[in-house]
Amino acid sequence: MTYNILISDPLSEDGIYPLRQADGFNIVMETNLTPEQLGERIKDFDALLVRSQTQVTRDIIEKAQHLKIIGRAGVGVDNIDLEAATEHGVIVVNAPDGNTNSAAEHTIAMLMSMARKIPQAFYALRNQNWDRKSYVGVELKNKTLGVIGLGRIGTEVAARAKGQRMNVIAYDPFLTAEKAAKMGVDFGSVEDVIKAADFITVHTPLLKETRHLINAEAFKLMKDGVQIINCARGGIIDENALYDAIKAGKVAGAALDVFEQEPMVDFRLLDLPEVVATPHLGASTIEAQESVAVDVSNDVISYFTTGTVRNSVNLPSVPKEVMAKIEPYFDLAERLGRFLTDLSDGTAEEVNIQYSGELANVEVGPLTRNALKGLLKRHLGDNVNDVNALYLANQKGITVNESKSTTAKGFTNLITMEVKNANGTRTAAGTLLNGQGARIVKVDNYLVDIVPQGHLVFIRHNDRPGVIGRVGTLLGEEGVNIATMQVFRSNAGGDAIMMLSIDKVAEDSGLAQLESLAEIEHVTAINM
Ligand SMILES: NC(=O)C1=CN([C@@H]2O[C@H](COP(=O)(O)OP(=O)(O)OC[C@H]3O[C@@H](n4cnc5c(N)ncnc54)[C@H](O)[C@@H]3O)[C@@H](O)[C@H]2O)C=CC1
Ligand SMILES: O=C(O)CCC(=O)C(=O)O
Repeated sequence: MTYNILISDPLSEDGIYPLRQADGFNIVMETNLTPEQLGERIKDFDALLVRSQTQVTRDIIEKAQHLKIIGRAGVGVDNIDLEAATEHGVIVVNAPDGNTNSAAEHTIAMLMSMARKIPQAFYALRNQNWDRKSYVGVELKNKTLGVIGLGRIGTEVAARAKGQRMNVIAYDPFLTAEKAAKMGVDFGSVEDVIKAADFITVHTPLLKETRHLINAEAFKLMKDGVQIINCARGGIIDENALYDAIKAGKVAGAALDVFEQEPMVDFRLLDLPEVVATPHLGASTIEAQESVAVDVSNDVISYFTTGTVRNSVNLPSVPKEVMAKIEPYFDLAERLGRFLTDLSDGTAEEVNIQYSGELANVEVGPLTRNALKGLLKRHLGDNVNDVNALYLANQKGITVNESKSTTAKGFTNLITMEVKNANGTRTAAGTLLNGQGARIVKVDNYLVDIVPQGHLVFIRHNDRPGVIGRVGTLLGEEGVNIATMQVFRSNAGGDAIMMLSIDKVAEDSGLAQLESLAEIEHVTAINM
């Protein structure tokens, strides 16, 4: 099997080396595609690798017929429609760590360039203008840097600013007094930060809550002569409000690497002598580009070879050691889902999954998604996968509940899945038997021992002499060979179930004939 990978933004050749070396990948690099061209090209590809330039819109995702994974060689995924990707079962991965250092260094470079007016002075000098009066700067030492967003990059910037003997005050929703003390920074609300700072730098993602976080109102609260940096995302600072604040003399400097529209179309801000700018170069170093491209390449390889990834943006990430514990159960969970789809007659309305034993102590979200994938696959085919299984279940109005119990009724681990619909509730529980693979050990109230594979026939009947023989004869007449047969009963002469595994898919006519037998209440074919 060969997977087709489209790289639509310039990615480091050294970074994609792992992908070029791996077997089974056909790599095509085509940059500067228009949206229309990308919409056409994407139809042939299993994976798309981008930086920040390619806009992976809903339209592009809907046109992609084979797309399984989008790799963003960088942090911000605001150029990818995550909702559309999730709906279409496309996993999105990014490279969150690879460019942290470069982005932090660029921020410090911008801070210093702005404070000392280096680009402006260079520009004058280049025009053969030896001007030493217009470019008097300010020192950083003993000034306060306000950091909004103390994640990976914000934290690195804060540490470097302390190296410049600056005081740092920060706001981040996850910042605690303990963490702040450990880093040697003060902390407060956004308002506290912007009121106290001589320099302000933002390092948040662009979200609904952070869009125009720095707006006209915020500028009013700032110190006169404040200087401001944005090396995160255009739009966190309201560019019109920034323009007005500079013109009014409130803001003495702005250093911008990112813009509300990229590539930039409105150059008004750059006419102001207080502004220094770069065209989104925060991550543009040889090291960062290699590192982010290696990270996404490895995730793409891992996805197509093992089905797992490290840095998914639209799936909760699961630590490696947890993944090692739950991965062996993926197949069992999916088989339970498949088993119950056939067993339960009607559309599922509620699914309850209980994880017992050792599984009670780990993150089980991926198992639930596999179980739902199994449940939905019969009707949705390959349109369902572990990325969109929960989304599709919710979209179809199925309530999904997870629960855990540390006791597993004699098993090391047990997954019990219950599917409720208008016709009632069906239950199946499964485990992994040491060295013997998956087993279904309970169906409704019956303790069973079923290998969930191949073609099964589930028969609900009355415990009467001769039933087993009649079932065997009838199926034999239909040319159906019974591989295994197990019978379980609640009590002698009472309700009973029979589970057959047969060598081929049972014809409907054969099953209908079984149902015509007086002792048989119901027959269900289950194809695993
Ligand atoms: N200019 C460039 O080339 C680059 C830009 N970036 C951008 O830098 C930004 C930060 O990246 P990382 O530090 O890696 O991300 P991160 O996820 O480690 O940190 C973001 C932080 O922002 C915080 N945050 C979220 N909402 C907030 C709010 N309303 N107020 C204050 N803090 C808030 C989060 O709690 C988190 O700690 C991202 O937007 C990323 O896309 C990243 C790399 C290069
Ligand atoms: O790909 C790039 O150069 C942009 C990096 C960036 O903005 C990010 O990683 O969020």
